[in-house]
Amino acid sequence: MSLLVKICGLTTPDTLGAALDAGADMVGFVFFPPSPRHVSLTDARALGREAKGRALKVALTVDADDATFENIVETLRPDLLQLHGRESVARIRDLKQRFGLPVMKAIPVETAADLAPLAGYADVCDRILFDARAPKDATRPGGLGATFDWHLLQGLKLDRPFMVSGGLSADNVTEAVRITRAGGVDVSSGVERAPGVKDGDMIRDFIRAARAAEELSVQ
Ligand SMILES: O=C(O)c1ccccc1N[C@@H]1O[C@H](COP(=O)(O)O)[C@@H](O)[C@H]1O
Repeated sequence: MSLLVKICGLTTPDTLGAALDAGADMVGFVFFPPSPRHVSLTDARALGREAKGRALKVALTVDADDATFENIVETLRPDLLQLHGRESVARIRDLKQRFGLPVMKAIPVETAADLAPLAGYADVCDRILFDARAPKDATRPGGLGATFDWHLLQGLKLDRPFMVSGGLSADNVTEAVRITRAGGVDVSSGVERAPGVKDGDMIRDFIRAARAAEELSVQ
């Protein structure tokens, strides 16, 4: 089966180019000011033009309001909204109606109990992203390079495509796909030299490793 590979938190033309040339299926742009990967609307417009038609453009937001979404949709023209906050099922239904875009909801995972809200989200979302739950005092709910226990997803029955993120790197992506059988993988910190500083070689290594794990995906 094919495996979707998403490189998230891209902020420069060079590293976006590295991800596109290496065959990323999705490229993610973070619209969350406390993040070291936050992009301005001006930069997002330029990066979005570069990515158009080569990979799906993903807009990552955290509990954003309607005005923020309107600006993002107008400038980036995203193919997918990644909701990484505490957005409710009702809020997601409203956003889908308002903007007509597919939605991927991030579900923070630490224990099996974190999977309880899944059914409600799966009903309304086009895709689910399982990410490591951030510590309570974290400055952001993701992009921290922390993994979770992938065995929690073993044998999961979900009638929606899902991806896995959280502390992935070229070294552990095969194991993550082998255990979870996810249909996609998403990385940010694992292809960076420092928080927010992407590295072209690490991006290429990650995509190569993910492609080699493709046959382990069952989605
Ligand atoms: O990247 C960020 O700064 C970020 C900020 C707020 C919410 C999510 C964020 N990143 C996403 O978190 C996961 C895991 O990232 P990592 O590989 O562990 O660094 C991924 O989807 C990032 O795009």
